[in-house]
Amino acid sequence: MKEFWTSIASVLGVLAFCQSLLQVIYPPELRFAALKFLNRLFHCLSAYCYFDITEIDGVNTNELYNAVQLYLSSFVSATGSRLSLTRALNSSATTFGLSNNDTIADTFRSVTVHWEHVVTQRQSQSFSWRPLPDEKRGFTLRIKKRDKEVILDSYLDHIMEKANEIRRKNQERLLYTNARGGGSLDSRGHPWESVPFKHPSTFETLAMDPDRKRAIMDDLRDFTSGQSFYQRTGRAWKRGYLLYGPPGTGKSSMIAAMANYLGYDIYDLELTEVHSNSELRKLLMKTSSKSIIVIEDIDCSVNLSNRWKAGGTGASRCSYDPAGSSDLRGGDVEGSGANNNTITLSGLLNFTDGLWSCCGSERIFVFTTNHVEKLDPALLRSGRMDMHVFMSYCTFASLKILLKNYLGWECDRDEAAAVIMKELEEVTEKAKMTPADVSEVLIKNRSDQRRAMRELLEVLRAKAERNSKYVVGGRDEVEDEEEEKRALESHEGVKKMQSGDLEGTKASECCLAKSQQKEERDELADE
Ligand SMILES: Nc1ncnc2c1ncn2[C@@H]1O[C@H](COP(=O)(O)OP(=O)(O)OP(=O)(O)O)[C@@H](O)[C@H]1O
Ligand SMILES: [Mg+2]
Repeated sequence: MKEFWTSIASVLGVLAFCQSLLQVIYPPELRFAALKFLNRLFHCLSAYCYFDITEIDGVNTNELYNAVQLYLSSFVSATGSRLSLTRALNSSATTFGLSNNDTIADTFRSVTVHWEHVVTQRQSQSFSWRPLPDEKRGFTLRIKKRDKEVILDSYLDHIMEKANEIRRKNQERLLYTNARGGGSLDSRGHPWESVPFKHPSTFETLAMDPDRKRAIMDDLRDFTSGQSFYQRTGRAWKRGYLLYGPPGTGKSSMIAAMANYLGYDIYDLELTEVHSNSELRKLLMKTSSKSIIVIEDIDCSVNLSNRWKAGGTGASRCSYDPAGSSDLRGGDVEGSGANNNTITLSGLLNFTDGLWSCCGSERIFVFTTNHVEKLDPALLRSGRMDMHVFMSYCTFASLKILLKNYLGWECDRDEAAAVIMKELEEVTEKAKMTPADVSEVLIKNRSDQRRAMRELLEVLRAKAERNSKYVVGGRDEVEDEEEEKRALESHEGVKKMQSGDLEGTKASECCLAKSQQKEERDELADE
C-alpha cells in the first residue's frame, strides 16, 4: 500500500513538472491559438451547426429574439420541467419561458432542432452609448448540418409568423408613448415606452350613425386585406384618418375602437416632446407594422403653419401657395439650417406621406382635431388623410346606441317607450349635446331607467331651447357648422382610396374656402 501511494505521488510530481515545462515552452497566446484550433476542428467534425440569436443586435433590439421567445413560450409549458414565468405590468397574461441555460427540442417538417436559452453576466463596460442590461441573453439554435439548407429559412419565417399570430391571439396590444421626450432611449434602444392597451371601446359601443360606422369598418377591413392592391398600385401600405369635431364626440373612443377592431398597437405621438424632424423620423422608424400612429389635437400640438405664406391675418393665411414655394423660403426643408432642430410641417408631411412613411407597412395614421379649419390643407389631402370623419354632436341614431349601452333601453319595446323616443327625436339634434354630455346624464341615473329618461329629456329640451335663441350675425351657428360638416363630408364617408387624390384635394380646398367664408362672416359680424 505504501508503495502505491509513493508511485501516485511521483506521477503527480511528474505531471506538475510537465505542466510548468509546458507553460515555459508554450506562452498563453500559443495556448489560446491551440484552443481555437481545437474548437474549429471540433466544429468541422461535428454533425451540428449553431446559430446565436442575441437579444440586442449591436445597438438595436433583435426582433427575432422576441419572436423566438414568444414562439417557444407557446409549447414550452407542455414539455419543459423548469420554466421561467413572466407577467408584464398591468397584463393579465402569464408568459412561460425557457429558464436560463435550459434546452428544449422542437420539430419542424420532421426535422428536430434544439434551442438553448443562454444567459451570461455582462462584463462591466468602460464606455457605452446607452446603458445595457446586466445580463446578456440569447438563444442558440442547434441544427444538423445536413438539415440546415432544407429548413433554416422556412423555419425562421414560420417562427415569425407564429409569433405574430400569438401576439394577435393574446390580444395583448400595447399603447406606446414618446412622452419621456428628448429622443431618449430605453435600455433596449427604444424611444417608445409602452403599457398594455386595455381600452374597452368598440364599434359596438361607439355612438354614431350606423351607416357611417359600417363605412369606416369596411374601409378598415379593405385596408388590412389590401396588401396585394397596394403592391399592385405602387402605393405605400398605409392609410390616413382625420377625426374632427367638438370635444367629447368620441374621437379618442373611435381610435380605441379601431385598435380593438383590427388588433393593432397604438403609438400615441406627443408632438410637443419631439424636437426635430430627424427625431420624428427616428420615432417613425421604431414603430411596428400593424399599428395605429396617433397625433391627438394636431392643431394644438405645435405650430405647423409654415406652408402658409408669411403673415398672420385670416385673409393672408388663406392664400395658400400650392407650389409650396414658401416652404423653401421658410427654411423648413431638412438641412437648411435655421429650423433644422425644430419640427416643421414639411417634417410632418414626410412623416405621413414621404419616403420614410413606408418603412414598415400596414400602418394607419390618425390625426384628431377640434378645429379642422386651422389645419394646413397640405395635411388634409388624400394620400395623407384619406378619410375625413366628422364626429358630430349626438344624433337620434347615436342617442339610441347610448340608451341601449347605458340603460339597456329597447326603443320599441312598448307604446310608452315609443312615445318617449318620439319626444327625444324632436329635440336631440336641436340640443347639440355631445355624446360625452349625454353619457354623463345616463351614468348618473343608470340605476333608474325612468328617471334617466326623464332627466335626459329635460336636459335636451333646455339645451334645444337655448340654442334656438343663440344666433350669430343673422345666422345660426348650427347652420355654420352643418355647412362646414357638409363641405368635408362631401369627400369623406365611404371614400375609397381608389377614388384618387384629386377628389381629396378639391374637398380640402372646399373646406378651406368654407373656413375662409366663415372667418369673413365673423369679421363682418364683429364690425
Ligand atoms: N361617440 C361616442 N360614443 C360613445 N361614447 C362616447 C362618444 N363620444 C364620447 N363618448 C364618451 O365620452 C367620453 C369622452 O369621449 P372622447 O374622449 O372619445 O372624446 P373626444 O372627441 O376625443 O374629446 P376631445 O376632443 O376632448 O379629445 C368617453 O369616455 C366616452 O365614453
Ligand atoms: Mg380625445
